[in-house]
Amino acid sequence: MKANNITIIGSGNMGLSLAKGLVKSGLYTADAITLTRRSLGGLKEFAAQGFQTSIDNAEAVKNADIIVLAVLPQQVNKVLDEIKSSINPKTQLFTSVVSGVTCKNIKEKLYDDLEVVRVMPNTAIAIQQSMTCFATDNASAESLEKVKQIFDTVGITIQIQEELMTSATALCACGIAFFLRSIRAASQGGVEVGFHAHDALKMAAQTAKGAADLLLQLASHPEHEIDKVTSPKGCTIAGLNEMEHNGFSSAMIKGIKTSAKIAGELYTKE
Ligand SMILES: NC(=O)C1=CN([C@@H]2O[C@H](COP(=O)(O)OP(=O)(O)OC[C@H]3O[C@@H](n4cnc5c(N)ncnc54)[C@H](O)[C@@H]3O)[C@@H](O)[C@H]2O)C=CC1
Ligand SMILES: O=C(O)[C@@H]1CCC=N1
Repeated sequence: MKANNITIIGSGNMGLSLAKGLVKSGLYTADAITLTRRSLGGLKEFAAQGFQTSIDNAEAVKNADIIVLAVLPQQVNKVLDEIKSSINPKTQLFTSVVSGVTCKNIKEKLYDDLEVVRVMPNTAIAIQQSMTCFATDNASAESLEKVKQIFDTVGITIQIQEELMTSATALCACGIAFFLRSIRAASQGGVEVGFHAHDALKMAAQTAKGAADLLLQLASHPEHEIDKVTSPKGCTIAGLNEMEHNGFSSAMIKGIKTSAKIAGELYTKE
């Protein structure tokens, strides 16, 4: 199926993950997606797969129904200056995955009446498993539905208040790294207790996936599921308490709070 044309400005980790996920989902064909980057070198593989590629942001946004801004926060102002004259606020929907940049920041640089939706996916979007949060301060219900439809094809979406977008960044976007590090640590423990690294990583990853699915598929609470694992005087509670004595939950909570704080400080207007 071919939906509207979409242009992704800044095709790095997130932009390319999004592009791959949209094609894999079947909602977009590669030729309906334009990818921009500062040099075409990093996009060769994508051009070969049928994506449109360009280094000219202003030209690339002209025919887009939906624009996705996916550059780093410090690159935003330059890009918005470049594309301003090519944007049509009456017909185009502007979305941004940039951390710490508000809808208002974008409209101040572009047009007051431009519909802007802030979206916060994570890199699991490449395999259609993203947790994506989105928010707006002016987009219509129809535009929000369009954004939801797009991102529903590459994972699960939730609309939130815009002031919670930096919190969502920490919990869900940075969260991919936090959970991956937990899995990596578990696999290192697995090696210490006797497994080859390759096996230990696979065993830890599948165990983590099973734990997450217990919550998602059964709509269960972590402590309820933990109670089923911890036999009295058993080895689970011994290991779990040892982790807690060493600050396991506290480290995760403090890390998420720090990430959320930094996410809110990433954009400087000038
Ligand atoms: N990586 C992640 O997991 C997530 C990232 N984000 C946000 O997505 C944005 C991008 O992050 P990443 O993809 O990780 O960074 P990245 O550095 O991998 O990608 C940025 C891309 O923008 C390109 N770029 C820079 N200036 C440009 C210009 N003038 N014109 C065209 N392209 C230009 C760079 O060449 C690079 O490929 C950031 O604002 C980040 O906060 C949001 C959610 C998750
Ligand atoms: O680390 C970062 O700043 C970006 C935003 C969320 C995930 N990666």
